[in-house]
Amino acid sequence: MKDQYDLIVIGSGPAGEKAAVKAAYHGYSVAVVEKNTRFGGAGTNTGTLPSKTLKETALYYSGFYEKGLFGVDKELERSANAQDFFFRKNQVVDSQEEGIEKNFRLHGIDTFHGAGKLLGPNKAGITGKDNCELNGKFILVATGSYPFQPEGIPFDGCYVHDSDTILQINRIPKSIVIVGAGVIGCEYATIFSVMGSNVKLVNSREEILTFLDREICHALQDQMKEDGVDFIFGNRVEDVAILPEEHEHNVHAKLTNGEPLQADMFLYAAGRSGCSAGLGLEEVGVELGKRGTIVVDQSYRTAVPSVFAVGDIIGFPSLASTGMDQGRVAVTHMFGLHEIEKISEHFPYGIYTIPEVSVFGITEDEAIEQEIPHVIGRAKYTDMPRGKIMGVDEGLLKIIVEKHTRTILGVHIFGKIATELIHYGMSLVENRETLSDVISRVYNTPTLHELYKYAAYNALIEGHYLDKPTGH
Ligand SMILES: Cc1cc2nc3c(=O)[nH]c(=O)nc-3n(C[C@H](O)[C@H](O)[C@H](O)COP(=O)(O)OP(=O)(O)OC[C@H]3O[C@@H](n4cnc5c(N)ncnc54)[C@H](O)[C@@H]3O)c2cc1C
Ligand SMILES: NC(=O)c1ccc[n+]([C@@H]2O[C@H](COP(=O)([O-])OP(=O)(O)OC[C@H]3O[C@@H](n4cnc5c(N)ncnc54)[C@H](O)[C@@H]3O)[C@@H](O)[C@H]2O)c1
Repeated sequence: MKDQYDLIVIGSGPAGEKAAVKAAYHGYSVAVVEKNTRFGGAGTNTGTLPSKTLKETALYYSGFYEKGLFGVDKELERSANAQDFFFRKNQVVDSQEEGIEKNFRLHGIDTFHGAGKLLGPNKAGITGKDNCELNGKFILVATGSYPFQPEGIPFDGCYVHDSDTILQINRIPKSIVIVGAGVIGCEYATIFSVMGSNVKLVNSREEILTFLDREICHALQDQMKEDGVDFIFGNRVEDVAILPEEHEHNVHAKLTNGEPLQADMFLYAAGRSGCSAGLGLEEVGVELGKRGTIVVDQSYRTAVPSVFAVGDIIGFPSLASTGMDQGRVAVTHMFGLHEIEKISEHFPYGIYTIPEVSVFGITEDEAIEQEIPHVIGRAKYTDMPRGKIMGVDEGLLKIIVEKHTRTILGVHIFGKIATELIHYGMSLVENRETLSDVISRVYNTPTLHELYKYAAYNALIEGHYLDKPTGH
């Protein structure tokens, strides 16, 4: 293999992979350096894909959505041990990893296994299986993030876990304490609860997912409570101790309010930190931010002109979805490709709890804070023919509408396949479409998509528009 490339990418997660492939597609020589034996990073191996597959597995084994469908609360005769629980996850992860390797091969990308380090603005060293030094016109750092482990917590990968080691458990816990009600904590709380574990979710704040529209947040919170998740708010967990096997609960701890807390297993989901240690970044002049992140400009260039950084390593929003596009945009800037030069400032959030939540655009509180005269439109899944057929007993689509122009400014969905349904709402907001635009279109029926039309009609009623001309 050669030692001179147009681009060296360090890290093969979603951000690094998409950047590497885009550069190679445009004819540039690319090397990818990956310290793990597998490609794909957290996106494929420990984060996005595994947790989403486990959600589907939990739904399958619990028969969660089939219950009540035929008028009887019929428990399906399916039960799962940990091996069953992880079977499909392993299949999906393996298949995706193979796909990434093939993508690299098809695009003529050279891959190197070992820990990458910057030796200069255009030089990287690799320590590990493929020990060598490479020169690159550009270097892209896409090394991702790792779970933050608060000090003093006895993480042992058996009883006390982070979001990486929870994927190696060999039993479904009877009871689990999850610390942190962010996206990871809430997603795993619903997965374990549906799998039959007794779940306690401890959060330092008084609510879950504080960036959500409050009505949607409360709808999710209420549903999680109804499905058995026990919330402990305004508390932290202290004095965590693992006890010998013969105890009924192997992990004992205390809350900040002094109350004892016991469970078979603990999962910490209290944020993530950037993988920047040992990369030689500061030595070559790359500026670092909070929690190990790298500081970049709008084109993802660091303080060193030949070094770019994308994905979780640059911090917020730390999503696979945004990371992939950051990678593509960085390559556009490196090589002056005149394609997408900026990713959209706004992006959807997809939260794969059971039920899902997905949001795009302004919340009701933001409309109030920004003094935007507005109207709210709501449609419930249970009122839709498709919702009735599916037997769902929860779900809400809420739109925030600018009062005078009737323009849709925000869409917030709580319910089944919300993460799919949001994309139509996203184009409504991005294209500044109005209630009339939504109402004047024919949609397939029966579909959940009709939620949009009924939310628009509801906004017309709420806004007392019906007796006035539409203005369009
Ligand atoms: C439980 C969980 C669920 C998630 N769910 C979602 C979701 O549903 N949707 C979504 O959009 N996002 C989700 N995310 C976030 C998403 O996984 C991350 O935003 C995404 O993986 C970040 O991509 P990345 O390429 O920046 O880094 P990563 O995916 O972390 O990949 C970085 C790669 O760099 C490698 N590396 C690190 N240091 C070096 C080095 N020195 N040399 C060589 N290689 C190195 C690592 O081994 C790794 O392979 C989830 C995250 C978690 C933890
Ligand atoms: N569906 C998705 O898009 C998805 C899913 C999972 C993860 N992710 C990404 O992964 C990242 C990390 O997620 P996360 O949930 O770990 O972090 P987070 O920062 O979103 O949430 C952490 C939560 O833990 C609480 N907390 C922190 N320390 C605590 C303590 N000691 N005791 C009690 N509560 C404590 C915080 O108040 C916060 O609510 C996020 O940035 C997210 O972008 C995305």
